[in-house]
Amino acid sequence: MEIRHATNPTDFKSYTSDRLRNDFLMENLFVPGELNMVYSHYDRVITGGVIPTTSEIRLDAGDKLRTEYFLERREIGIVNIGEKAVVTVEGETFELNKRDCLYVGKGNQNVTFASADPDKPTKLYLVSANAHKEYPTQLMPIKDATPTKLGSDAESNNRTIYKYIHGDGIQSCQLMMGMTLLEPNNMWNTMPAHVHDRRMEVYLYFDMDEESRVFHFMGEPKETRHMLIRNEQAVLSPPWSIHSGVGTNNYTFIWAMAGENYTFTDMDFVDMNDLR
Ligand SMILES: O=C(O)C(=O)C[C@H](O)C(=O)CO
Ligand SMILES: [Zn+2]
Repeated sequence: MEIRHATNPTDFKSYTSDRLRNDFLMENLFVPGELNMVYSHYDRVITGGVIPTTSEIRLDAGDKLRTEYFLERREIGIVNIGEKAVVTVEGETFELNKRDCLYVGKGNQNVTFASADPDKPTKLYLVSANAHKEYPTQLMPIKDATPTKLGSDAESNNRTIYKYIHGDGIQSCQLMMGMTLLEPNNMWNTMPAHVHDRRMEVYLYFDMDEESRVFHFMGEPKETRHMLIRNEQAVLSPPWSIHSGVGTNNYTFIWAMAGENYTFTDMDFVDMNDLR
């Protein structure tokens, strides 16, 4: 498991494109037959991707957590971005179609990932945060996730936010997770931009073709930087940073948050006059 250290907004101003990418971008989460994870010191959130092929893959603590098993002191949200998946939790199986989410709480020792059909491997996106309490394992198909319409065609940001893990959805200790779908011909997300110093956030961009890119914006509102992101790459957003993007083509993204509060609506919107 790769470790990413946190930085502060003052040092961030001097970062080159390479430094930005090395510190915040997760380029290779999805590799066939592998489970890949990145441990961030922003709220100790772990971001991962798994593509089980011929054999199932076990959720493993490795040697970095120094716990007996991965979910000993953690919870995890799993969203399927590929073909049909089978996730087993303590012997109970859950089938996830594309865009379904499974929450697995603290205390579960045996979690495995498999593709329903090894010839059509699934892709599961994982985000995990520290947990102090056990919440029940829960599957939420996208049809049951709370939809919120936002934006407009005129602003090129007509989109729907689906919330899976949050105060009025699947219960968790601190992890919040959902997916935002842009309507066709809409390319902007999260503009006007916001920050929430109480929580870090991770974005995974997907449903993009090989040539498409998202210009992702981050940094303090008055010192923004950008990086180009490809399909199925994720980016860390520090609590002091905006997180917003515009695509060269249509795309979908998954957002996940952890930190001090559990209030999705706690966002400090940035006035356009303050964005630079
Ligand atoms: O489209 C959006 O806007 C989002 O999805 C915003 C995220 O949900 C977010 O940044 C929550 O803090
Ligand atoms: Zn946010």
